[in-house]
Formats: sequence, structure tokens, C-alpha cells
Amino acid sequence: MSNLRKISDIVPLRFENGKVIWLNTKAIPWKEEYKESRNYEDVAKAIETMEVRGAPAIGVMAAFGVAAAVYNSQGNISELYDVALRAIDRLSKTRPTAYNLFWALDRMKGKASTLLSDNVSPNEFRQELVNEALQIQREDIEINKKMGEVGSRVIKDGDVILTHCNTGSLATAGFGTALGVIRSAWLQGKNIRVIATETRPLLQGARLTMWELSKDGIPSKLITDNMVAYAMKYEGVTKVILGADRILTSGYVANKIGTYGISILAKYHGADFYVVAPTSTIDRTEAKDIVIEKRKPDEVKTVLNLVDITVKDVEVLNPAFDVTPPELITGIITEKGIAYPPFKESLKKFIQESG
Ligand SMILES: CSC[C@H]1O[C@H](OP(=O)(O)O)[C@H](O)[C@@H]1O
Repeated sequence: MSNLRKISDIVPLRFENGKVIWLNTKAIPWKEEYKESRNYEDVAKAIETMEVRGAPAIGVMAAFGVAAAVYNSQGNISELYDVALRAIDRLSKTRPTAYNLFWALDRMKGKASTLLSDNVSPNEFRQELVNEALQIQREDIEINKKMGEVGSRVIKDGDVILTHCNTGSLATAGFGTALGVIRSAWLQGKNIRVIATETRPLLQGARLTMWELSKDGIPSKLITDNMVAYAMKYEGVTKVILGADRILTSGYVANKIGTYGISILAKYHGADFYVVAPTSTIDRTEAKDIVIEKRKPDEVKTVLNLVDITVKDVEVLNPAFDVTPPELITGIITEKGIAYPPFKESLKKFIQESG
């Protein structure tokens, strides 16, 4: 009865003897298919095609890609350093919005630079970069469980929680961010119900979130994206809890397309609106705007490339994310605590604490 296994114990990403191994989320809920490669180009493609997706998962996968590049290369340490830089450059071009990708690649580059200046042996260079990538993975799981503990404090018995896209074990190194908060409240015995949006066009909610919720036995309902207002009015939604791909220190949050609309509906219907993300999602560069990934038109013109749903030559909009302003956000749940407005001060404090 493996499908009754607690989803929270799944390990979607692994690094073993120079191989990157990943759960192909595009195959879920139809099958649990693991893929593997020693080649950072395959890792990059897995991120671009969203076999691995979700901001924290993308960061861990990219770190594994750099580690695999160096582990499987020969040469002296300056040659290995150049291999690491080529892998970092390629992986940095996979998806532009999730800040965790750049946070993880910067951390791997910093480690490689330190090792180079310490003039370590080639084997030590390889092993230390692998260790750094494995540490990023371990930290992500620990941070997710900490956010679960911190965030579940705002969840009460009787809450009806709406969530969007997928922010669980299938979007991270394990346990999840927003879905980790929901999971923690459930494991504490709180009487909650979850409403998950299908999340067009790639259906992360219908395919991944409902797969996770059903494995954990958490009472939940699936809705189409255009039912959010109806659910808030007739299903008594009390809280919205969802993830983030990039958070500016001003409190502007980039998340899956549809999030901005949900925040407006939450305000109108008096539901609290919480964003859950590790501090590695916060853009420390004081940026004023966020690059929003535009994906291929076919994602909108078909259902998962299985069936055409419109006429051939229509023009399409396909932004993968939108931006929610701070005035529509109740709080931002991180592993350092819950940031409340004014976010400039509260987020800065958490960034300083996490280094
Ligand atoms: C904890 S995952 C955060 C975030 O990533 C997802 O985007 P995608 O599936 O395109 O990688 C979604 O926006 C989640 O909220």
C-alpha cells in the first residue's frame, strides 16, 4: 500500500556518487518516475521543462547540478573551478523568477572560490562542493519543518484554508513551505479543511497538491481557478496560505499566476492572506521590480500538450507568475518567524538573522 506512505517522508531530489536523481513531477499523479543524470545540461533541462519545479526545489537541483559537473570532471582545481563556473552560468539561465535558484548558485560559487583560494586538492575540491550541495538540501528540509511549526500557530480549529499551485514536498527538498504549514497543523490534530486550486496552465494544484493532500489524508477539495470567489463566498474560506518565488524587501511577492487575484478576493471576503517562504526566497538586492517568466504559448493552448483547446493561430499570454503588493498580505511566514507589515523592517531583520 505504498500510496498510503506519508508524502512528507518522500525525498524528491538525491545526489548519489556523482549522479543527480529527481522525481519527475510532470508524471504525477499518473506515476512516480525517477530520472537521473551526471550531466548539468540534463539538470538544466529538467528545471526548464519543469520536471523539477518550485523555488526551493529548483535551488537544490541547481546546486546538485554544479556538484555533479565538478564530481564528474578531471583536472587541477583551477580547471575544476572553471567547470563549476560553466555549470553555474548554464543553470542560472534556466528560469528567471525564483530567487532560490540564484541564492543557491551564488552559495556554490562562493564555496568554489573559497576552495580555489585555499588551494585544496582536486579531490577535496570535488568533495567539498558536493558537501555544500547536500547541506543546502538538508537545510531546506529543516527550514521547511521550522516554517511548519512557526506558521501552524496562525491556524485554528475550523479553518478553511485555500491554497494555490503546489508548495509541498514536490516543490522543495521535502515537507514543503505553505503546504508544510498546512501539513504541520494537520499533524497537530487541528480540524482544518483545504481548498486547492487546479492552477492552470500546468495544473500543479490538481496534479501535485491533491496528490500530496490525499496521501496525507487531509480533508480537501479541488476547484478550478475561476471558482475562488465562489469558494470564498460559499465555502467559508478563512485563510489563504500559499508560497512565493521571489520576495522583495518591500514586501512585494512574486508567486504563481493567479496569486494577485486571490489576494484581492481575500481582502474583499475578509480572509487572512499568508505567504510562506524560506528567507532564501527574499531578494537581498533591494530590487524594485521582478522579472516574470513568460512560458511557451502551447501551455495555454493545450491541456498538458495532450489536447488542443483553442484554434491554431491565436495569440496567448502566458506569464508564469504575478506580483502581489504588500498591502494585500497579512503576513509572510519564514523559518525566522512571521513578518508583518511594515515589511521593509520586518523582512530586513530576518535577512540579517539568516545571513
Ligand atoms: C515552494 S514552491 C514556491 C512556488 O513555486 C511554484 O512555481 P513553479 O511551479 O512554476 O515552479 C509556485 O509559484 C509556488 O508557489
